[in-house]
This record gives sequence, C-alpha cells and structure tokens, in this order.
Amino acid sequence: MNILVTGASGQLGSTLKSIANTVPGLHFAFASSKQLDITDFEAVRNEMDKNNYAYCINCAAFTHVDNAESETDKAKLINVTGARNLALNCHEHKTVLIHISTDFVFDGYMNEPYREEDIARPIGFYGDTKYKGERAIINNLQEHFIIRTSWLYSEFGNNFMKTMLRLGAERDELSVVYDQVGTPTYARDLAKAILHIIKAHSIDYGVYHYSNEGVASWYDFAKAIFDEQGIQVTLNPIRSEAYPTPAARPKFSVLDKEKMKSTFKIDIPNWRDSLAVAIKAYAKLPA
Ligand SMILES: NC(=O)C1=CN([C@@H]2O[C@H](COP(=O)(O)OP(=O)(O)OC[C@H]3O[C@@H](n4cnc5c(N)ncnc54)[C@H](OP(=O)(O)O)[C@@H]3O)[C@@H](O)[C@H]2O)C=CC1
Ligand SMILES: Cc1cn([C@H]2C[C@H](O)[C@@H](COP(=O)(O)OP(=O)(O)O[C@H]3O[C@@H](C)C(=O)[C@@H](O)[C@H]3O)O2)c(=O)[nH]c1=O
Repeated sequence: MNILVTGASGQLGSTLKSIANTVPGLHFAFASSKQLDITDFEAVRNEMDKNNYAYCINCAAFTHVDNAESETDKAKLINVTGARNLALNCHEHKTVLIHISTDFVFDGYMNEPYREEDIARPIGFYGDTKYKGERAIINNLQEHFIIRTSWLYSEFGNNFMKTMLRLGAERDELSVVYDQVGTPTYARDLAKAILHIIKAHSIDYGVYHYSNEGVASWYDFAKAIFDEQGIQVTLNPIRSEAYPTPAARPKFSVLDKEKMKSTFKIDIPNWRDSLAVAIKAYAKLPA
C-alpha cells in the first residue's frame, strides 16, 4: 500500500519517517516542501497521477503561530489552499486524506476538555487558517481523517521541549506562562496513532482529537523538562500578560479523546511518561 507524506521534513513528517519501517507492507513516499509544494494544485495532481496512493498524510503547514499574524497570505495559502488542493486531488484519485489540525481552533473559554463537536472559534490567525483548512477538506472529500492535536514536541524539528533544553543550558533563570493549560503531545505517539488508523483500514471518517493524556500548563511542561533532564534553573511562573506575543493563545485547550479511544481502541500514554521517552530519544540523536 502506497502512502504519500507531505511536509515530510517537518517535525511530524520526520517522526513518521523514523517509525515507517515498523509496519510491513506500507510503502512511504516522503515529500519535503521542496519536492512537493501542496499549494501547487498541478504538482499535487502529477504526483498522485504517477503513484497509486491509498493514503496521503498531510504534515505540511504554516506553524509559526506569531508570524501567522503578519504573514497572513502565506499562512492562508499553505493551511487553507494547500489543504483544499490535497482534498480535491485525493477525491480525484480515491486517496484517503489524513490531515493534522490543532487545539488552537478553540477559543479556550471552556473549562472542560473540548470535544470534536464543540464550536471552533479561533482567536489567532494560525488557528483561523487551520480551521478553514479543516472546512475545505470536509467540503470536498468524504474520505478524510482530521486529527486535531496539541503542543506537539519531539526529538525532531522545532518545539517547546528543545527550546527549553537550549534556554535551560544557556540561562540561570527563565519565566514561563502558567495560565495557558493544555496537553503536551509526543509526536511519536501521534505518529503511531496515525499508522494504527491506516493498519485498521478504518472507514470511520471524520474529525478526531488526539493528544497525550493529562493536563499541564506551559510552566508545568517546562518544569517537567528540566526535572527530567536534571537541569538546575530558576523557573518563574508568569501570567500571559507578562510574556506579550503577537498572537493570542487559548487559555485552556485540553482535548477530549474519547472518540479516538473508543473508535480505534488505542491506549494513549500520559504526557509525563512520554516526555521521559522523548528526552531519552533526543539524547541518543547525534549532535
Ligand atoms: N507543532 C505543534 O505544536 C503542533 C502542530 N500541529 C499541526 O501538526 C502538523 C505538523 O506540525 P509540525 O510537524 O510540528 O510542523 P513543522 O513546522 O515542523 O513542519 C511543517 C512542514 O510543512 C512544510 N511546508 C510548509 N509549506 C509547505 C508547502 N507549501 N508544501 C509542502 N510542505 C510545506 C514545512 O517545510 P519548510 O520547513 O521547508 O517550510 C515543514 O517541513 C501541522 O498541521 C500543524 O498545524 C497541531 C498542534 C500542535
Ligand atoms: C519560549 C517561551 C515561551 N513562553 C510561552 C509563549 C507561549 O504562550 C507558550 C508556548 O510557546 P511556543 O511559542 O513555543 O508555542 P506555540 O507556538 O504557541 O505552540 C503552539 O504551536 C502550534 C503550531 C499549535 O498548533 C499549538 O498546539 C501549540 O503547540 O509559552 C514563555 O512563557 N516563556 C518562554 O521562555
């Protein structure tokens, strides 16, 4: 079975690459942004014409939350037009699209975990384009799995864990917000869940939530990273107002994962356990 992975040199794409050979019978084509630009409709069509892809896993996105506020055209092109291009081409080629979305589609004013059917009301441009990308897929392709995840990190790419490890080594003192609460998600756990859906040949198409289990603030996450790595640093909990950023972020974006767990019968690790695995994996990578 042939599977196309777009945006393959990013964090999730690299993670998928690292575990791709664990499933016999799946043949992956990993396409970086240079090899396949998802905003180019004809390029996507040519790629899908040449190969008979059963699945396309879209890992391509504009993910810089703050830059999205100013680079609005670019964010929209990649996150909305790119998603629509993939959906239309998947429809034409009878390919199932697995697309990744985000907890940032929610405004964060709830105080219990968000379910798939809860109203999406993004408060930043990144979240807005990701939500419009979801709609573009739903409106053009029935055979889709849209997986909303949150606070993705891993040994690959740019992410909060690696930022904290770097800053923790450089500084004696750091301040991190404690009034934004969500769930860190180890990209390897998400990648395994994606492969599980493919292996199951599921036709339960739709929107799903997947994060690790548990709840944390960014402060909690930073503290756990330093504890796990044994870094001594003074860590100050601060309010969001004390860390001004171009984009507002939801204050609460914990995802309810019941639909994912009951449909696909998967166990989801707790974020704290997965963090320990990720830190070890990062330490093993060549510098
Ligand atoms: N990171 C996070 O915390 C979270 C991410 N998500 C979602 O998960 C998915 C994966 O995120 P992640 O791996 O962390 O993101 P990354 O930013 O690490 O990777 C995104 C990749 O998309 C590529 N890309 C950008 N534009 C195009 C294009 N026009 N055509 C093809 N590829 C393109 C980038 O390539 P290049 O570098 O060359 O531009 C990059 O390799 C995204 O959909 C994201 O919205 C959801 C929740 C949390
Ligand atoms: C580096 C740093 C960040 N922060 C704050 C800023 C922000 O509110 C929070 C998280 O920081 P980041 O900017 O690294 O993370 P951010 O880019 O907001 O992460 C988001 O990315 C997108 C792609 C998603 O889809 C989301 O799920 C989420 O993971 O921590 C501090 O308080 N102190 C610090 O030293």
